[in-house]
Amino acid sequence: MVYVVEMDVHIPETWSEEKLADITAKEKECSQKWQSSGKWKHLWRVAGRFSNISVLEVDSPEELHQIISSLPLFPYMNIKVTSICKHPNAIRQTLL
Ligand SMILES: O=C(O)CC1=CCC(=O)O1
Repeated sequence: MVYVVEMDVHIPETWSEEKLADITAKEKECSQKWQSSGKWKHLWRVAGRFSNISVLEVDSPEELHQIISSLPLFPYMNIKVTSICKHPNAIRQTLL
């Protein structure tokens, strides 16, 4: 199952620079672990916003939730998930 996931991050205004630096370092470690596992295929910054668009290939919706909710910034995100599949007119056979 392949999903496009858009994550919009909303950091509380009360956070210090140190707290933000700490949580973003943990976020990097966590997402790079999942990227190394092969399940998180793409991670792209949305230009001009604290948002990303990602592509994940997982075995189930439960596994997708497990990965996304393991991110330290998960409580501070609005997340949109779109399930995708191959288009019959696509000239490339691989999704990723
Ligand atoms: O910076 C972001 O867009 C939030 C984020 C999600 C995964 C990651 O590495 O950073």
